[in-house]
Amino acid sequence: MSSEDAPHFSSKDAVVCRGVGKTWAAGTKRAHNALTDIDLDVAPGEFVVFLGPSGCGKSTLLYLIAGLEDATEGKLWSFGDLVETPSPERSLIFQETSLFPWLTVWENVSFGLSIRGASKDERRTVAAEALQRVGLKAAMDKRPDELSGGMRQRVAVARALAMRPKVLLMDEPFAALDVQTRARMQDFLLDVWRDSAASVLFVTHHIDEAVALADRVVVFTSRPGRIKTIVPIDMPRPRNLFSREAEALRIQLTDLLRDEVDRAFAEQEALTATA
Ligand SMILES: Nc1ncnc2c1ncn2[C@@H]1O[C@H](COP(=O)(O)OP(=O)(O)OP(=O)(O)O)[C@@H](O)[C@H]1O
Repeated sequence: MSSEDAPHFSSKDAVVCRGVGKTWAAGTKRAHNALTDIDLDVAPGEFVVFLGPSGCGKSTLLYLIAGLEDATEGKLWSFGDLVETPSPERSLIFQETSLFPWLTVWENVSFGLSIRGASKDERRTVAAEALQRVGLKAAMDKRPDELSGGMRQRVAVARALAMRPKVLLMDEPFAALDVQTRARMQDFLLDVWRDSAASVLFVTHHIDEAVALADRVVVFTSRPGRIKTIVPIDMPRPRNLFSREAEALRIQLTDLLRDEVDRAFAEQEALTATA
């Protein structure tokens, strides 16, 4: 990975986006601009939540930061290095866990290490440590279909942690879970995050989830997604989500989103009508 002279930010920043945008299928008749003009700096160890209407490009931005897709505008850096390809330093966790059903839990967790050529003993040790951190060491030798949905997502987090990432990218990781399990997973993620010192970039549709988790909430406009505003949340942790402060934040974020969601709906209706 190459470094590029980028004088306007610190090389210690976990993620830096300057003028970043993405046009899918650029140069074709199907081209559409999903994301534009994104300037964002994420500090090491910071927890940043992306909130915005459906289709505003939140996942797209995560893929660009992961290095899985190329930006069509602007540039991105992570710890001073230009982001051009995926890196084990930036792990992505999706909504639907993609564990290999024929491998045990520990083999799933250490799969990335086997690609790097680590020995079986080394892989088992690293997997045990990562599973310990997500409270699933006892399930090491089970298969994924023996676990609940919440446990499978914890395995996915352990798999990401096993690569010792500096940046954890999470794309609606708890969306498929019931409300109770989601709340427990949020607490669990905050514990893991505190221990790991990684920066977390977390996409959600849920305002409650943003208030529970974020140091800062990045609110996006509807398509093409731009940063509408960034709301800092300096409530101490553990957070009282029934406090006046939390309620005021929920109202603020709901108001910010409402116009954008209305705009996104109107655009989708117009697109459907002309299709
Ligand atoms: N691989 C792709 N090829 C072409 N278009 C894509 C691709 N991935 C996403 N898009 C389009 O880019 C736009 C933004 O999608 P994206 O999934 O990033 O939005 P989002 O904000 O994460 O949406 P949601 O909240 O509904 O998950 C959408 O119009 C989507 O159809």
